[in-house]
Amino acid sequence: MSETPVEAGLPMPDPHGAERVRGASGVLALLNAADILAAADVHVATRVSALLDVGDEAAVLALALTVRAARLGSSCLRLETVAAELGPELERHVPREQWPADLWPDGWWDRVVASALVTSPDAVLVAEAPLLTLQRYHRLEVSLSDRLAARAVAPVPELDTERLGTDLDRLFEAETFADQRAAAELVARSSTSVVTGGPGTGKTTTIARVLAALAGQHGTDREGRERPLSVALAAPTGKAAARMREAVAQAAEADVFTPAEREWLATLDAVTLHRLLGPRPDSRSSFVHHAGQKLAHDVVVVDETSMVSLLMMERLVQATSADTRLVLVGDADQLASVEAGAVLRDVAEGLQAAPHPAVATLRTGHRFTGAVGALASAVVGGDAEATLALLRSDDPGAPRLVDHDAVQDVVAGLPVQQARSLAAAAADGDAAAGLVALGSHRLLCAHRDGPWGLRPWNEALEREVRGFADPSRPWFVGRPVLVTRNDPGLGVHNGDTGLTVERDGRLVVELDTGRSVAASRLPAVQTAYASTVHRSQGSEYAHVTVLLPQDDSPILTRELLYTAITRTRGGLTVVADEDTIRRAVERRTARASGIARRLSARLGGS
Ligand SMILES: Nc1ncnc2c1ncn2[C@@H]1O[C@H](COP(=O)(O)OP(=O)(O)OP(=O)(O)O)[C@@H](O)[C@H]1O
Repeated sequence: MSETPVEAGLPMPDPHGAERVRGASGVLALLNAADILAAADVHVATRVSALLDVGDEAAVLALALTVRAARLGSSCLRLETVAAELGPELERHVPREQWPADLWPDGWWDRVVASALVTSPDAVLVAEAPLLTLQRYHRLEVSLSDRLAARAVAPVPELDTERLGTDLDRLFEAETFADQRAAAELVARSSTSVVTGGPGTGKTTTIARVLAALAGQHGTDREGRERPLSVALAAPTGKAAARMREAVAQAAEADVFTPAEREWLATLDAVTLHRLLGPRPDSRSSFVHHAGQKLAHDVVVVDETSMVSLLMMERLVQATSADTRLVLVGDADQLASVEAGAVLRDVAEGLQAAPHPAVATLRTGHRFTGAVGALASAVVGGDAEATLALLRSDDPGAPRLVDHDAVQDVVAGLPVQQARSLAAAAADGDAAAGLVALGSHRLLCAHRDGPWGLRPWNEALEREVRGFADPSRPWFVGRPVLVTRNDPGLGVHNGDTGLTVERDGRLVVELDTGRSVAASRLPAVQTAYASTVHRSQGSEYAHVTVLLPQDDSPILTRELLYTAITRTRGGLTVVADEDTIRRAVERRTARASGIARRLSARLGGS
């Protein structure tokens, strides 16, 4: 599954790029000026079109828009709805009278299909009416759907169903948890299953208990030798893996387990998906484990699957053998991976076409009592007025909605206190206290740039403790950082956070994973007083402050708001006006991918 030479030369677009392209002309320049096409979309489309000698501007535009769609998380583009979707956005920047007459040209689809973008041996687009898909995503989607479809109808690993029933009765005694018991049974009886549910609905509890039940089936191999169940627990980021490990250890303390089960559960570790698959120094997209060298576990459980990209999901399923149970756990209502593919939601939807769909949804929250849980339900249910009523509550400790005018007061409270605590802990060299302070609060923004993006707030808080903010000299004692790229060599992962301290005259980052790394060796980090909601996935904080932008933005969606508010373990402040909240609750993330359709078709659905 290698890339074509043209594809290999494609840069991966920066999801947040919003600059002008010098030298762009025609429709591309117009859409770039309106911030619909980012610089990277234009560059990729013009470069590839030049390489493939494509002269038709309509085809180049379709490619630029498909690259844009990928940047925004869709693996494909529906050409026929482009005019309706982008027209209103364009009109806000450029009056309709100034649009070229053939902006969305007649016969657009046919012109794209006839172009070398689709017909060349080096084609970068696949056209399957009505969708245009980048070749690299198309290959991944086909492979993933085929493999999942095969798994969905494959015989299930052997099971002593009588014993399973007895064990599950013991492990899920109370009637209140009947949905969890049903989910556990589905996991045990399927070779691929999906368990989704919001925060605190008992996903980890269910997984720990079903693993104990499966372990009970596994005492010895055919020759009578002792062979305990081999389980891999994995998550897309280091942070999420660490949380998974802790959550399973905590779930193992329940008194429903026998001492032997508890002891066995305590031995389970969780790793990143990258680590599970085995990174290779020469490649970011191929791994030690693949179709020819499968993982050797009896069960592979992936947590936070909503954050898994299409590429990683395909690589995982490829490396999972037919007699390994694969369990995908996550919250399908959350934001999907920044990279292409709303994989969890799509896989769950596609698997519904299987003869025995192994998709369980847990709906009862057991952790959030009261306001945050109710708020999360109102947002997921698309009920803007209920969301606003809950945010306007005067109850002490309830989530608070604060108008944009009062943002400075909000930032002067918890965020400034936290920045000072971090500085004080770092000055004392007390990494443990610093990491506690780091988990106490997080400022979450929808965007990276712009007045409501994370940059100005990170700089404001930096000034608060440092006296000035200097992007050219970003390191200082007390700087909280978020790692933005995996570096297996250093043992750091995308999503790890840490605090900068001084040790023997050198700046060192004490990470929440327990590692210490010299600041100079960590190139891919950002200051982490504030982070984007996307980056906060898989993490939780004692209090969360959410800053939503004043201007409307397509990024403000129900999934973004839901993900932001469910990052808190207790306190929540949302800075936004009521219209922003309404629009966010009503706007769903529109992500196009062919996985659900393709998987469903393979399974004989419509
Ligand atoms: N069957 C159960 N019996 C007793 N307590 C339970 C049960 N299910 C859930 N809980 C309690 O509810 C809380 C949330 O459960 P759990 O951590 O399993 O949820 P989760 O869906 O994995 O949450 P998150 O997505 O935030 O990780 C825990 O404190 C857990 O002990």
